[in-house]
Amino acid sequence: MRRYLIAGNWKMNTTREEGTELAKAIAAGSSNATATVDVLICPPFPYLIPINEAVAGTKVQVGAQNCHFEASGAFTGETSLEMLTDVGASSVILGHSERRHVFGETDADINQKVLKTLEKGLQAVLCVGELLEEEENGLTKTVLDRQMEGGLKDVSAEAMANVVIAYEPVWAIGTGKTATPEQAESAHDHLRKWLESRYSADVANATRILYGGSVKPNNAEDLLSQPNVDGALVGGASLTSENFLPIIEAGVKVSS
Ligand SMILES: O=C(CO)COP(=O)(O)O
Repeated sequence: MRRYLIAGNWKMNTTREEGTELAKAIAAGSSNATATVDVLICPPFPYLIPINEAVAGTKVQVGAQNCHFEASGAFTGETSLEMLTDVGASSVILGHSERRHVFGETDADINQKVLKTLEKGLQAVLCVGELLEEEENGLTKTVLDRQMEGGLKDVSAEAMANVVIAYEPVWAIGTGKTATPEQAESAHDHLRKWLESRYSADVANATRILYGGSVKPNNAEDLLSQPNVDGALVGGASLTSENFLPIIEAGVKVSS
């Protein structure tokens, strides 16, 4: 069975103090759960160092929300994978819908970042998902295929061991409108079949596919119990331990 991954994407939220307290509360509250499920928190760049220190000695992993694929140079405002490794990040969220739709990242941009992230030995959490209009026009699978093909171009079967896919329907992000467990399962099943045809049954079986989009304590168990849902990428509900810890616990429950 694939080990569940419960990941928190803090986006551009928290102060340093709030983030540090939140990380400590998550680490303390998940100390038993991390024997069964993986827990990852992705704070804003400036807080990676204090938050890595706050969870030191625990199994909680720390990741970044973006990166640049170049190692160094004249790229004002950007952060390289070398820098992220230096401050203890072990994962990077890539291709998040806000990066795609607010900052105009293309599949080709995302692919460069995925390739470099894997080359540097970090875990890439590749986000895919359709817009509301695309969903209403029956284009979900077409969009997912395009984003998977573009994002994973030239990624080898071996390198897939360090890739996690996150299905995040854009219409469900921050809207309180969650995909039904059946909708999520249908998209995840499609993604798994895509992985099988592009790579192999082994890669498809081993790759974790997370669901993201208004995951809350009251819907986490239903979503996580779908056969092809292997975890959650949580936005708003990852900003308090009161909400995030029960989602981690839901992962433990469905694992047993
Ligand atoms: O974008 C998300 C996680 O990356 C989901 O955000 P919400 O959980 O706030 O809908």
